[in-house]
Amino acid sequence: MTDTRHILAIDQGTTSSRAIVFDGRGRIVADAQKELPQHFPRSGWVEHDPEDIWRDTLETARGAMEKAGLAAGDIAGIGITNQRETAVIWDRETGKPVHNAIVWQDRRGAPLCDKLRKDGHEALIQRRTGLLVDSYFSATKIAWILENVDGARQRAEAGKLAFGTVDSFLLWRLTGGTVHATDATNASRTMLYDIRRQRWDDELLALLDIPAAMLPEVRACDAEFGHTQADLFGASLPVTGIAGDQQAAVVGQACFDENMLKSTYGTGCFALMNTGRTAPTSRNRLLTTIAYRLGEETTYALEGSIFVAGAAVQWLRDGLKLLGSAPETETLAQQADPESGVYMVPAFVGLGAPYWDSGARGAIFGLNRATGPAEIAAATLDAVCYQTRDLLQAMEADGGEAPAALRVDGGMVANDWFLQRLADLLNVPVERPEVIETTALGAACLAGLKTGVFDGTAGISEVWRAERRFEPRMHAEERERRYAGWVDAVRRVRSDG
Ligand SMILES: Nc1ncnc2c1ncn2[C@@H]1O[C@H](COP(=O)(O)OP(=O)(O)O)[C@@H](O)[C@H]1O
Ligand SMILES: O=P(O)(O)OC[C@H](O)CO
Repeated sequence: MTDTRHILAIDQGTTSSRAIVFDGRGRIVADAQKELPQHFPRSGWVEHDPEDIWRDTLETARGAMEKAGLAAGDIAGIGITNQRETAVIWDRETGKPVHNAIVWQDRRGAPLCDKLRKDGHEALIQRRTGLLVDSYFSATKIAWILENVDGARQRAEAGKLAFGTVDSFLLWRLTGGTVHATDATNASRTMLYDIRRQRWDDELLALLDIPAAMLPEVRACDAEFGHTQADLFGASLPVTGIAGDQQAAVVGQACFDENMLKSTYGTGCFALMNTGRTAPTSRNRLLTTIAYRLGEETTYALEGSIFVAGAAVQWLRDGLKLLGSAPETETLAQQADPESGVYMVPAFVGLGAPYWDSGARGAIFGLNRATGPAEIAAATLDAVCYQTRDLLQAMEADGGEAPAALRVDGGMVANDWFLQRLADLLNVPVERPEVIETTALGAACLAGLKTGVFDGTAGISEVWRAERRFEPRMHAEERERRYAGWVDAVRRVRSDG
């Protein structure tokens, strides 16, 4: 630590906006959080109001500083991390969004994706962007707004509208409409960015009919992004770090060496394996993505994205009403008959990596008269473990080494039963860090590099500590027998044979 000042991390997530003040040793000094309203205007559509996002971000950032008892002068810089892919389009003159933000889970771009696939563009898109053609990414969300909001296309072509992922929209607002920029990790989730040549791809922009004039400038994660308006926090503060939330977690988990792996268990599960300076094209339906760009140097990752992890626990609580709270799954799972033979496949919105089967739907198999909430809770936690194994197997098939350990974070990792089971079913040690807020920590670390609060990636590795390590202790025969049951259950829910 070369600076005694603090870093303010803004973590704008899918279900909540959070702000955390960190000290120079990566310790949490104070935080503030606010639940974000979700809008579901139609089946398969998910929207956020960008004004909610802005208001909550400001409120939580001020709240965290106040709780920490700090003034703007004590803050060396701001780091922003965000739900990725979610698309916002706003008017450059008024700063007003022309439509609600279209959220990453929103499927309205699916027909355009079908067309892109049918017209044979899948290979080109994967080669350039590292992504598979899916409405998960920003491109078809932008195309939908341009097509469906009156006058939007014309105004975009005239350079009057700006597109950004949530980081970019927040940066615009924080800097009083003077900076339209994003970082390389967020750009790599749009399906419009050439991740190897590191530039917006003209051919893909033409294919989707998106004017280049609306795109933000792409900078490194540790770049100087601009200064906040003085009246927002009492003095102008520099924004010196930006990364998408899953990539920020890679940084916060200090996964800086090739083959190091982190997996985040929140609403969904996102596993990223560092692949160093190379951007391998997956042959096993994983995504290739930018892990982080520091200065001129870009590090890549293979990513497996599972859309439902903690959301399945929420469904047990809110949908089935089997639980009063998510942590109850732990006691229930401990009480479950270990040989119940129950499998749950939480394909509520289809299956993500490595299946990418949007037509699959969820199922529970192996029920008998003795099956109760305990067995169903255990099967739900097991499903998240098996899905992680699917991802790890795909990563190994893509040439990755078997991981020495899996670093985990996110709301679900408070559950010890789940983490022991994860270690057992993967046959990989699972490490839970001292600071579970690794996403915000990652953003703070990035912001702290330029401001001198952290000494390079080595300084970040130094502050990373495991709070607990879960060692695998399940017999190979049992592990394989259980996994074979999962493979069979997935086969039965697939819509594509
Ligand atoms: N003790 C627990 N056991 C199992 N799941 C949990 C537990 N605590 C929280 N969860 C799940 O974790 C998720 C919240 O994690 P969080 O990282 O805050 O999610 P996000 O950032 O995606 O909003 C919820 O879906 C909840 O069901
Ligand atoms: O906001 P989270 O934590 O649910 O993360 C969402 C991901 O960035 C979507 O790709």
